[in-house]
Amino acid sequence: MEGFPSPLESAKFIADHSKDVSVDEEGARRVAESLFDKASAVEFGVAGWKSLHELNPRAADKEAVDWVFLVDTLNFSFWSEQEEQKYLVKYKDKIYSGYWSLCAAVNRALDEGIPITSASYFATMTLEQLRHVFRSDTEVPIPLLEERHRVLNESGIVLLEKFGGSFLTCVKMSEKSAQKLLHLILENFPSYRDEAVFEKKKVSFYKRAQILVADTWSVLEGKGDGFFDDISSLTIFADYRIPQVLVHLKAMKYSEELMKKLREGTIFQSGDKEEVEIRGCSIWCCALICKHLQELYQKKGQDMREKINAVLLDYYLWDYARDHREDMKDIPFHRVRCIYY
Ligand SMILES: Nc1nc2c(c(CN[C@H]3C=C[C@H](O)[C@@H]3O)cn2[C@@H]2O[C@H](COP(=O)(O)O)[C@@H](O)[C@H]2O)c(=O)[nH]1
Repeated sequence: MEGFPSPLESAKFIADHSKDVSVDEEGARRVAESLFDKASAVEFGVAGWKSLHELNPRAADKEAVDWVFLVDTLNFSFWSEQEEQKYLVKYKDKIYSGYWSLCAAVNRALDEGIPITSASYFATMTLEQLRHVFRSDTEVPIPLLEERHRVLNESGIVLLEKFGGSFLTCVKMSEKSAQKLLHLILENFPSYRDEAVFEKKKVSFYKRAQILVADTWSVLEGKGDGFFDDISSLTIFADYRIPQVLVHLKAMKYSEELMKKLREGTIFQSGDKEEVEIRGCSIWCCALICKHLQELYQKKGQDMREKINAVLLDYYLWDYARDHREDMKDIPFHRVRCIYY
């Protein structure tokens, strides 16, 4: 199998050659300083994945891992063309949007007795059955339903043929290495190969593959099969929210030309130069924030290597973006319709 470029090396290469996006080293340092007191809080740690998010599984078992695999296989493209016309899902008297609408629809299906997280079900699930599971509580359907159907059938068949029907088997084969699990995912599940060509070089982001490893670590609470001795080797997950919050926090900057295109709502294609620069610089910017955070703790004589990593920084920034939607409304997010993020 041809090699898989490292997302961190790709990010450094992109940041070094980027024209319309720049990482602000001073800004990154300031963000690290602003996070310093928060980083040692309990909810910043892996336990926050469950305690802060009611839709995430409470258990740490095979079914919970299968929930994570299903959700991360479909964890892409929730943005809507018009902000006021959105796909929404009502679950237990609460309305959910974006990524959470996906989780709400999955939990609604499970409550209805549909075994949506079981590979033997979603390997042969029909488009009509999927349309029912992801039915909207507004006039706006879930984006990319056909693509979701294709990647679900494809992933279900692989799970059945190669991993006895459960992603937990794949996790066990990784022998507690996040990088090994990442490569098992990339080798076996084509829809996770989130790559591009930039300045004639193959680069990678692997957003869904890396968040699948991270969410597996989180749902298993970093213990047992969920313990990875190299979890800190993962990067943040280059979606369309992290770049927005990094620009809002002044750790990253867009050129006037790019800002104009984003404000006009330009829809970019997967692999466009602007998209690659936004995603690559986001990963590199967060690597710098992590580095600065570690240095701040070292100065205080605290070893936080097990406590601060790109995964926890990512979760924090993503939740921050969710909670500060109004403050960030002047920073447009980049629009690409794809199955990668
Ligand atoms: N970088 C990063 N991107 C993430 C996530 C999540 C949710 N996961 C965690 C959240 C809570 C639990 O801790 C889960 O682990 C979704 N996304 C992406 O965001 C986009 C959807 O955004 P909006 O339209 O606003 O809902 C879409 O590209 C989706 O793929 C994350 O954590 N990090």
